[in-house]
Amino acid sequence: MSNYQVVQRLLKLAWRYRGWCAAMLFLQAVLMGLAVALVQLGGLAIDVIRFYSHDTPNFPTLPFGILFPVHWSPLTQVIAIAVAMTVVAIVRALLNYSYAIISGTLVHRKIVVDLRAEVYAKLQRLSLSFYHNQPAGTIINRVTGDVQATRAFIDGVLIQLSILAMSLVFYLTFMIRIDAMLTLVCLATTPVVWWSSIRFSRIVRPMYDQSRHLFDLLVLRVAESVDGVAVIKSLGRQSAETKSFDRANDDLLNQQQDVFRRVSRFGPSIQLLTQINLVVLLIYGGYLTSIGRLPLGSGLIVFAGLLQQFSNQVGNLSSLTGTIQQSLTGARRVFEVLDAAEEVSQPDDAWLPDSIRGEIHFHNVSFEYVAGNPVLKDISLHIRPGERVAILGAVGQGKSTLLSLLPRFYDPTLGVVEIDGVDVRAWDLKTLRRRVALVLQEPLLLSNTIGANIAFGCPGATREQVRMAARLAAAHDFIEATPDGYDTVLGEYGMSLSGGQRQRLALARALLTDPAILLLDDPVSAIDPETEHEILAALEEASKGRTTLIVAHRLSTLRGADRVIVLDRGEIVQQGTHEELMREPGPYHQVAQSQCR
Ligand SMILES: Nc1ncnc2c1ncn2[C@@H]1O[C@H](COP(=O)(O)OP(=O)(O)OP(=O)(O)O)[C@@H](O)[C@H]1O
Repeated sequence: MSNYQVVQRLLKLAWRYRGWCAAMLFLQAVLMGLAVALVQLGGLAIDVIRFYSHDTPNFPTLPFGILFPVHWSPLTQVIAIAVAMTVVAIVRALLNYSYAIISGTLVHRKIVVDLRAEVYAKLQRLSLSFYHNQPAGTIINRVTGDVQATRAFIDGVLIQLSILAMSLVFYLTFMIRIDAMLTLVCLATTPVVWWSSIRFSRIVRPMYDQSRHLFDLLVLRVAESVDGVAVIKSLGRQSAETKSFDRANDDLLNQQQDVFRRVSRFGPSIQLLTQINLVVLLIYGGYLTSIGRLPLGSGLIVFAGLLQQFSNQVGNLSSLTGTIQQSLTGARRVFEVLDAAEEVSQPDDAWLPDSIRGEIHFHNVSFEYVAGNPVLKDISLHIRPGERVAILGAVGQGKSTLLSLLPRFYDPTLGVVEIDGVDVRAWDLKTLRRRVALVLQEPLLLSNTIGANIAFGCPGATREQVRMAARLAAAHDFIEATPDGYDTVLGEYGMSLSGGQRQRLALARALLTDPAILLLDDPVSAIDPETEHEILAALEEASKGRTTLIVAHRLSTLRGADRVIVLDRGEIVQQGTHEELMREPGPYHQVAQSQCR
């Protein structure tokens, strides 16, 4: 996405908050007017004092044709101006406060919250392939840091640039009204400031991109080490992991220091250039005052005040260029998520069946994660309602992929998958996923109560329904033995449970949705034979009346299936009952033999 496109999208985003932005700009305009009024009142006070001390022959003109009452002494007149200055200063402070409140509300309670919610909602809709192609760290950073960087475009760039433009016009108008030539001379360095800002901006942009990338890597390291804490400890890799984290940390630090050094050099250089304007003013403006062409108070002093304000705004350009680049980098990453294709989406006129029989048809199905590299090849398979089918195959032969086509985690590259004679792509996605339950090898348990974990897919389920599902999954007894039963809170990721207990909770969670099709991806792979026996008994019960596909390697599971399918390099190479397959030579026979030894 080009910079131009990103800016266009950001402008569209900002348009949503136009009311807030307009209020902020209005307040800024008033604040600018008050700043000029303050400077002018100061100049006026000086000119009044000079008149009474006989430095100048003419009494200064008061604004709006106001005249001081004749009986006012010079001191009373100066005090009146001082009181007016105080009132203006108080109003300015109050408006500054209101500005801070409005800008804080817009930034923290509106833009960030809305955008974060939008990105998160989109992440929920994206298909699994998006997650597989992005490290977790990158995804987390997009919802957090990049959203913040994106909003900085609105309050830190758009609003600031508008304020800058407004103030340049505003202060310039007043300065030109005082003396056009003086204005031109004093602003001689401004084009240099603009030019260096644009050049600086081009230099730092790739540096900010690189920063975000290094930060992603750092978060990824943390996420991986948290996920793999048991493996790291068991292999004694703590110090190696710490070193690797330190390296990633140092890389980020070095890169950020480089950015910081450049930004730190640029800011003061710009300020130096703008200060030169003041030196020029002293020389040329002082000369004009000395020859009587420019009054001291309402001329030179007011001009100096205006120039100072103008220079401050121009000086802001240095920080503005950094913010622009940071926000463009962040926004590009946020828009990438918002624009990512939802490969699997809800069809129009979705098929919403009254009941599901659970009949499955794979018609010449092929699937590729990466184009040109098929993982499933021309699979044709018919599974009857209520049939229990085991899938056997070595590592990486496509077993999980075959299962994942049923709840439409992916759509086939070629061919059609049907449930009850209807292409799954035509099914109402929510119904399909509710009625096709998948239990993974490594079930995810959340840091919540056992009851809530089981009811994760059915938050409205009653306690009795939760218990029934747990009984069916042979989980009820061990749950009752925990300190608070169904109210026991599991540790983060449910770490306090054994592998077999986690599997049974996952099974109960799946059964609570009363699925017509139950998919079990190697549920007993990491479980000892004793627990396996318990889980198989639970599965026997749970799969009654449901079509069940179970990825399995152990003979004990394979034997209990109505049919076994053997997958090899994405193709079905054998199928039949255990007895039939034992009678023919082939991979099934070899696996069975190896387990009987
Ligand atoms: N998201 C992905 N992107 C690219 N390739 C993938 C992806 N997921 C799996 N694969 C590849 O597809 C092939 C089949 O993977 P799959 O997980 O379906 O095999 P499996 O038989 O279930 O293996 P296992 O027994 O290890 O679970 C493997 O070569 C794997 O590397």
